Amino acid sequence: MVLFEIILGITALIFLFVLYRKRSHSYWARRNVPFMKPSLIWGNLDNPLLTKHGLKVDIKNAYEYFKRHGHKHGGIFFTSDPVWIPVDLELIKNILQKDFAHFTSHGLSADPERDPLSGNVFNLDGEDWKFVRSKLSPNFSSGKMKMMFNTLLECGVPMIDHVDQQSKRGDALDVKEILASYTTDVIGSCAFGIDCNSFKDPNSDFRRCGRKVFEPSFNNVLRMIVAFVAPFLRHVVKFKMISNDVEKFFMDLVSGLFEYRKANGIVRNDFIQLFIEMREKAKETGEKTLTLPQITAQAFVFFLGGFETSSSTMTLCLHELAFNQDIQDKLRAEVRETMKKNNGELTYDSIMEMKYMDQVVNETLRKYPIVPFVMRACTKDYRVPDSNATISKGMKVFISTLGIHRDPAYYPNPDKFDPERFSDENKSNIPNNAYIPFGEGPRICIGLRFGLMQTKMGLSMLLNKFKFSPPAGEKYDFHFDPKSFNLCKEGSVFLKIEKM
Ligand code: HEM
Repeated sequence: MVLFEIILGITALIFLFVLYRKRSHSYWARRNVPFMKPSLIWGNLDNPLLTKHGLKVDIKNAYEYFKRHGHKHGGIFFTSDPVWIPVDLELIKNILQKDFAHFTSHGLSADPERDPLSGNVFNLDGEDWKFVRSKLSPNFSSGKMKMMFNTLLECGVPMIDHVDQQSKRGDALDVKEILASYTTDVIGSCAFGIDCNSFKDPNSDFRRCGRKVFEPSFNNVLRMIVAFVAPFLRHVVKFKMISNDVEKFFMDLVSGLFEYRKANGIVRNDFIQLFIEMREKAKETGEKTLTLPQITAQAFVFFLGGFETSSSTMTLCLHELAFNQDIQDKLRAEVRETMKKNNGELTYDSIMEMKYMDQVVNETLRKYPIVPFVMRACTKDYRVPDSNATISKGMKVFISTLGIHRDPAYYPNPDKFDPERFSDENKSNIPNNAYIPFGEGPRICIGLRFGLMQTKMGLSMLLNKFKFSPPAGEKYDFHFDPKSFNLCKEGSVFLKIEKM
């Protein structure tokens, strides 16, 4: 009898679950929006716990599906949650720029009271975001970038020494680890004014924290699922987006730096200095400014945004150059020519003026958009132009940068690495908004200039001295890391490096 009741209970629960899911999955049909047929459990996602390709490819697949069926946009489901996928470039332009007032949020809730580092500019919304962004923007002007340029150059020296020493052994080296150490040193110096020394101390607290935040560990995969697939769980299980030890490390670091510099009258060319000056100015004028935990959250997001994005760009670029020696030779010739004109030095202006370097970096970010989709949440009901569909407030919006950048309609033979797409003669063939590696509109990446400067600088220093090739017998092989939020190659990236 008891067994019968248990079976009946389970059957009733399954029945209710199926009814609930069917109802949830009818969301787009009820709104006359084209949609992809979802599966009962995961909706249109590959099982996030077993996936071989991850969220970025799920979203690219949805983009390609709607494009193939001639739709300008469409709806999918993250398990039971409806998500909107715009496809048409004009519509995307409207969402990111003209109609930004309807899409001001990234859709990632910040909870600064309980989870202080979550109160960073990437997560914030509405007036809080506007206020913080307006305080941060002046720190990324080209003047401020020039001010930090020498620090970047100094951080490149231990990298070159390290590669020089290690390459003598003749074994292939993991460029992914080398470049992550370089950008950790750069962001440690520029954002926090501290010498991380990642090449001498590969397990420094900074490098350890960097690995910990990005490694595809069980906790990080769970955090990604909570953020994208089931955000309601965050409040139910009181889940923190940043682990306690990483939070403590950054909170202690920034408050310690403020006190130490104040006590010792130390002034440096870095973001902490800019924050100190901002607070001092606010004290004089009485204007509203950022609190210390707010500043720590911003410095933390510079750390996150600053090191992984640029190191992955350089890693993927060197990987392509290893398999395309003609492009590598042409780029090296430009670097050497530029340095020759500047008495053997690299300067901010000369790096930013290198045309072929710009083409190669653009093509790297075209083929491998490190942030593979642009996220928005609808903040005010939105009537889709030229249609009778309305997107409701609260709806999550995912624009597939990877889908657009690999769309043969915009980039013929899209899997080919071809910097000529961005030459003066050819770049006008790329439609507006078909190239968005840094996002677009008022929420465009705030660190764009810094990221490009760091990437071009690292590549110039390495290519000037070394030749990169695939390890003996290795064929081109590329799999996206399914567990990583950003786009990167699964596993290490070993290349043969020879001094030239
Ligand atoms: C190659 C390097 C980089 C790439 C490809 C990249 C890409 C992006 C993308 C796609 C976004 C979202 C934009 C949108 O929603 O429209 C973004 C936002 C952001 N990035 Fe970057 N980024 C890079 C480097 C950096 C660096 C070096 C920093 C800081 C030092 C940084 C800090 C940020 C911040 C704070 C935001 C949030 C801006 C906001 O919401 O107002 N990024 N980035």
